[in-house]
Amino acid sequence: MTERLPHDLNCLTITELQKHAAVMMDKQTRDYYNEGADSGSTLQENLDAYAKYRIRPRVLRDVSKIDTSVNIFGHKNSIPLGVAPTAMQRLAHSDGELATARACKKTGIAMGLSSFATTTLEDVAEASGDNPHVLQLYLFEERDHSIKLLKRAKAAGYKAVFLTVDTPMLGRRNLEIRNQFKLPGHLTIPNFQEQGDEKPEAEAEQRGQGRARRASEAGYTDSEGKRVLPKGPITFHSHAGNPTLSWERDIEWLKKECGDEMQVWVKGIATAEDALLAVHHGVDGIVVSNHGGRQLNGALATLDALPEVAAAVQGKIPVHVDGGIRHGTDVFKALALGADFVWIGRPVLWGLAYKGQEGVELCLRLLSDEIKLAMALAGVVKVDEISKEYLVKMDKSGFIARL
Ligand SMILES: Cc1cc2nc3c(=O)[nH]c(=O)nc-3n(C[C@H](O)[C@H](O)[C@H](O)COP(=O)(O)O)c2cc1C
Ligand SMILES: O=C(O)C(=O)c1ccccc1
Repeated sequence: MTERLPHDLNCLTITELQKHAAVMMDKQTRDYYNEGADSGSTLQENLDAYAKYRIRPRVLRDVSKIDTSVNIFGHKNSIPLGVAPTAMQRLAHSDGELATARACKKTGIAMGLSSFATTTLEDVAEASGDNPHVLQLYLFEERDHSIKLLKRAKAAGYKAVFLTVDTPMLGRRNLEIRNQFKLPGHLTIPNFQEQGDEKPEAEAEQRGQGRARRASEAGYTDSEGKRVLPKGPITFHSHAGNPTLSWERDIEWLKKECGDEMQVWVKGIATAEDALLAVHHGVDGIVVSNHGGRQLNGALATLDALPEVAAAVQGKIPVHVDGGIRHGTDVFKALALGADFVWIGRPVLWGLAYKGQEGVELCLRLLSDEIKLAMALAGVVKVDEISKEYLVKMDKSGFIARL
């Protein structure tokens, strides 16, 4: 196992990686990546929830051969963890999503690509090769944009789409507002450009659509207070949210569009009720997520939502979780509470900012190593052996309960 230990003595934990990344980013980027909505209490609780659980380790079980791998979208994944879709990775490093895709391929770890990536989905598919990659979607009121995107994803060989459902509107992020955060001029969101169209915003400006763009970047309404719909060029900040989405109309529509070629998952489930609706509407899997605490502040931590979701779903479809995962033992706890797989968001951005592809590999290797070590020390040799038998829950007064 020691031969797999990453050798960067400055960065032996994700917390250290966060610290080193912080000085590599400008304030706008650092704040955009790191902050949560409003007071940030849900962001913090996503992290703190893990400390409420303790592991019950079993011993004398021959843990000399540990298999950390799992199957996802018909592919082998080296660990039960993937890279969650996060927007605009070229803010962290000039190689952006390409660096992430290469690091994922090298380590055999699935990658989610944000539809608001700063790299085309085709380039990421090419860099990923046969390593599993999924496309995150925001469904727009104007279906043309989404139809085009889905066509491209199919053609590029994406096996699944993750429809983000916790974003009917974008959450309020105060630092982002105060910093007047916007995408620097040299970067684009090419998944919404026609292929071969280099700089649609400049053209749109010439066509007289600049006003709508400026209005939508400043908020989500135009100067008359009307919502700016994605008629003109898609820009990074105006079109992430769609308040009209519904199970009946949109999930059914998306399933039809994706056909047999791409699975449809929903990302952003936080209750048993919605998990059951997801099963009812025939989605292929769900991700328990609160968008890394960036949407509804005051929503419960994802680890706290997970048990009711897993109990409702009863294994009918896969249940994944993200939010606040920073250690191998966090992965162990999430799996013990019923998740089949976990995703990490910010740690990968920190790796990217620290050292591009090498930094992402470092991040993924640290976590791989910690997962293997957690399994060995808890006495399990296969991922599907991890169950709630291995956990206790501790309340604030120190009372310990078996699960
Ligand atoms: C900077 C940033 C950008 C994000 N962009 C997207 C996005 O475009 N689409 C999406 O579905 N989720 C997005 N997310 C949410 C992540 O997919 C994921 O749910 C979250 O980061 C997990 O929490 P963690 O950062 O604590 O690991 C973003 C998160 C961050 C931090
Ligand atoms: O920042 C986010 O959390 C996010 O999902 C997003 C994605 C694209 C544009 C704006 C926000």
